[in-house]
Amino acid sequence: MPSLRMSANIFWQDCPIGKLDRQKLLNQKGCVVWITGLSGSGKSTLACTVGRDLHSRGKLSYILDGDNLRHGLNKDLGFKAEDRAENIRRVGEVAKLFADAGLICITSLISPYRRDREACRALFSDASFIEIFMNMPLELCEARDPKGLYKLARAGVIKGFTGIDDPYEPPLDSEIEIGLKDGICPPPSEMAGVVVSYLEENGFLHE
Ligand SMILES: Nc1ncnc2c1ncn2[C@@H]1O[C@H](COP(=O)(O)OS(=O)(=O)O)[C@@H](OP(=O)(O)O)[C@H]1O
Ligand SMILES: Nc1ncnc2c1ncn2[C@@H]1O[C@H](COP(=O)(O)OP(=O)(O)O)[C@@H](O)[C@H]1O
Repeated sequence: MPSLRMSANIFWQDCPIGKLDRQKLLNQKGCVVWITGLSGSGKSTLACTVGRDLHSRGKLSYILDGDNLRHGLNKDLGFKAEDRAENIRRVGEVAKLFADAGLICITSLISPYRRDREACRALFSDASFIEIFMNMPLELCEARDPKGLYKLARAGVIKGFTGIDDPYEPPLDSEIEIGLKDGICPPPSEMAGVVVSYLEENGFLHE
């Protein structure tokens, strides 16, 4: 396992074209839309719907999905607390690069621990870290169970499953919280509308 400490004798290399130049080219502001919530709460669905809406408005976004990244960049990580922390740390750093490239980077990870999410937020100096809490009840997520994982977790086949026998720490001050309305889950298009309106109102869809 390589050391995570910073190496000695390394220097920052500046380049003549910076984030502002790229944002001008794209006519948008680079940022991170960080979606957190239980498995089955609708993170990936929201990420894809926001991505499609932005695309149709001519805005460049890129989705970093926890499940997908665990097939490559993070395939050496499991679900112990320190592995989840390293997963979130890496995705935070990658998201920072995408935001620096001028893109609207949408992340979709359970990211269950507050401390790990706050460490990601701290990577961003301005308001360009936008946390979205998918506040869906465990009962709904478990009833959906599209991958059958809750069933396996309840049966004790999967240990340390978020919401069952591993904690989920809800955000205390997310920029956007999405929950049930009158006991019903709003359609993805409505949820995505809230996110895209936030981006519009906060100036991210123009440079
Ligand atoms: N033990 C355990 N706990 C939670 N989730 C589990 C577990 N084992 C496998 N899975 C599947 O992995 C997906 C979550 O990966 P993430 O990278 O988002 O997780 S984390 O942020 O590091 O907690 C998650 O995907 P989503 O359902 O899309 O959230 C699950 O399909
Ligand atoms: N707003 C919604 N209304 C109804 N069903 C939804 C909604 N969002 C997601 N779903 C469904 O719930 C399941 C889990 O959604 P998904 O986006 O995969 O969640 P997550 O990425 O958080 O695990 C999927 O079957 C999806 O079609």
